[in-house]
Amino acid sequence: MTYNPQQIIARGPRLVSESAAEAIDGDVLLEGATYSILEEDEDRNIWRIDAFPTTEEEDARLQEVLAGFPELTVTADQLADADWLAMALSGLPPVRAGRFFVYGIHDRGRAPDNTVNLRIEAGAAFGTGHHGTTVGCLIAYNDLLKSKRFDRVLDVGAGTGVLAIAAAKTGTRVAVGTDIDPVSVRISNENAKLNKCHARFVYANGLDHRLVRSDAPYDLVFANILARPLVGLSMAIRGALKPKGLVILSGLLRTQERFVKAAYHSKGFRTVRRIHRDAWCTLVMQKV
Ligand SMILES: C[S@@+](CC[C@H](N)C(=O)[O-])C[C@H]1O[C@@H](n2cnc3c(N)ncnc32)[C@H](O)[C@@H]1O
Repeated sequence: MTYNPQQIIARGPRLVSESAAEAIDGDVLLEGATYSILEEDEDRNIWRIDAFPTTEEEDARLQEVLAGFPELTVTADQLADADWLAMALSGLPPVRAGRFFVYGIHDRGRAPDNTVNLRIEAGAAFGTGHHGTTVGCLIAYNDLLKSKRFDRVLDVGAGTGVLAIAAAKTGTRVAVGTDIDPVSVRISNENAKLNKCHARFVYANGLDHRLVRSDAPYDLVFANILARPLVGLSMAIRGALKPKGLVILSGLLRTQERFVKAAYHSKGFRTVRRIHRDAWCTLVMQKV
């Protein structure tokens, strides 16, 4: 039977959450399990464990271990498209990823002087910068910037627009983003204004928009969606890139890495880099 991946979330005080994390680490049945632990609310001493089981057995065992800590509130959500929105929590602490500092209204005025500061209001869109898939993209992009500049950048599945805005604030002349969610398109355009940058966002399925075609070919494409749509878009992404252009793919689970890589290799891409973050994988691939 196929396992439907879920995200298990456990919230509770710091000491209890840390003990639960230690129990996961020490459990022989959970050797391969991936989870993260972070402080969610400093004032209320709420910590949070996010676990991403990949099999029924791992799922059941994680639930069992967490049930041993009654002070934790444990919930589980299916990792489906609709849940991207649920992950876009507001009021979270700022995130630092390489040179980028992603922050919301709560931290206005607290952005450092030596970082590229991205003011992102998520509302109902995905992409506060807290999610492993977004952080993976920002880190990959940060490291590419050490030796390259990208004149034209496309962000497929822009969410809050965080990635195209990061590009527009680091020398990219043309930064375009698409999303199939009209609310995300509105929020991205608002975020571009908040950041006083020229990134533009349009409502489109994948790359299917006049503006995306007229601004092509691109030096770099970001696509942080799910594994299947990433595979479905591989030809269109290839067609939109300049020769030797790069694509940063995210939104796939580590268990889906081989499937996505195989699809891109068969379309004439080579893998440049892979980043693992929680259960997630980010791939940097080059058109050859
Ligand atoms: C995981 S979020 C990524 C948001 C942002 N780029 C980030 O890195 O934080 C995925 C976004 O892709 C959008 N999306 C899903 N399928 C899409 C498609 N076929 N074409 C365009 N956008 C899509 C969703 O609406 C969602 O906003």
